[in-house]
Amino acid sequence: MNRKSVLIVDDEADIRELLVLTLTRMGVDADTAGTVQEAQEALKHRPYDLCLTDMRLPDGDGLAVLNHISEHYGNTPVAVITAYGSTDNAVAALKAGAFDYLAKPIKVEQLRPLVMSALKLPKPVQARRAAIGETAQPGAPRLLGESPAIVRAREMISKLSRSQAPVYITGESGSGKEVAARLMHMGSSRADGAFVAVNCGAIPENLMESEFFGYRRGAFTGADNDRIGFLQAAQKGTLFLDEVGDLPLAMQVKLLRVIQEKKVRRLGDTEEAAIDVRIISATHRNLGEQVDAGEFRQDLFYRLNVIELKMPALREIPEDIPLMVGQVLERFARLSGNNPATISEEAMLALRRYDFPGNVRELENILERALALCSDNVIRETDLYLTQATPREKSAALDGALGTRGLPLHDFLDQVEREAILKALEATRFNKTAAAKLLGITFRSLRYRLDRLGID
Ligand SMILES: Nc1ncnc2c1ncn2[C@@H]1O[C@H](COP(=O)(O)OP(=O)(O)OP(=O)(O)O)[C@@H](O)[C@H]1O
Repeated sequence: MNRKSVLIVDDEADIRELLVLTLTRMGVDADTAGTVQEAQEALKHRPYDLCLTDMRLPDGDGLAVLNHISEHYGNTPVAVITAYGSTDNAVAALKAGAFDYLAKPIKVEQLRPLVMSALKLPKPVQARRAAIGETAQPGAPRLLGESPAIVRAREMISKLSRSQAPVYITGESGSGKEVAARLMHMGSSRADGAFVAVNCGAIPENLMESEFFGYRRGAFTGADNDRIGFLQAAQKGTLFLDEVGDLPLAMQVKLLRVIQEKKVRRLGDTEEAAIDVRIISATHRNLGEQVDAGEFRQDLFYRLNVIELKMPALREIPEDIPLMVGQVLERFARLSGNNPATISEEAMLALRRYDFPGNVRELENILERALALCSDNVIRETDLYLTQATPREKSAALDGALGTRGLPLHDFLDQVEREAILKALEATRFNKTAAAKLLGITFRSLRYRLDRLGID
């Protein structure tokens, strides 16, 4: 196998020496440059698998090296070395497309995994294939659609696969945030590690710490065995924090510390363990507003939201609906061993006009139900049972809503709440987590309301 080569750009001789020594011990060729200019010269002479550059250089900065490389040698990942405590620089570099950053003083135990990940990066073509699901096993996630918004999302995913930057995915419930996160993981140098998906809203507050950090036997009553938490389970892989806005403030502080120090300590343990985890977070709420409202820490938001990826709502890309319908029906047919169902023109039109509050997840559910109800393997409009009111029905409902259906206000409100909850549960096939999202409330709040209204 060809030896890998790394270009080190730093004007301090002792740092260059430390880096060369470590890399040589790892069996990697290391060349050095002391300025932006020298780096540009070196790049002309041989291809590199990674460039490690200091942020501050005598004739420019690390971003200049980064920009030069992405312009002329787009496949070479660049990691920047930032001054102690300079988060701004690190974030700026990641936003500009750096693969990762190392904070000074450089610690060998952080340098080695960084270099190893960079050298393991799949070729860009492979990352792109992973992003469109081409290399995936049957049943692996795929992002369907050919609309400009989906094509852009796919391109971002393939680009972000080649970086360690934290990505923050926004989009409505069921719009493919988790699919995007999985694809980013699958196309990355972390693909051999685990993808750990955590729904932050579904973990009871008193279990948060033990779930995230793990515990040693005897740490608390009931801790019968040692257990690792989500962070360690995602070691060398990706941790997907879904509904990150639901993390309680106390937990946000602890998570920020873990992210900064790249270390975790289990409950009841005296020692810390180094972690190497990429964090991708998502929410269907507006985290910026939560920051303004004091519900989410600005500093954590800043660390998570280095790069934002927006997943479009299905109603914004109606042109993709026919293609998605076709592919979903084909998938169902493959699973059941039947011929793919067809869909009538009226039914397709109705779908294109529908609002899809639950997005692609809802589309899948509607089609699955329609398949069970239709005859002759043809889905007609009446098989779809679209719950959404037409504009006329909507205004009639509004007229009705002006009164309280002859009930005391309190009972009337309970009734409206019950109806909304039942509808959301139906739309999500009784998946409480998804129903809570659809309703724009937390899982905890839904559980409380179900109890209060006596819905089983
Ligand atoms: N563009 C898409 N192409 C194919 N399938 C999609 C697409 N978007 C979403 N899906 C499907 O919709 C379902 C929900 O997707 P996913 O879990 O990624 O959504 P989400 O945005 O994470 O939802 P939530 O906010 O509720 O967690 C999955 O079955 C997924 O396969």
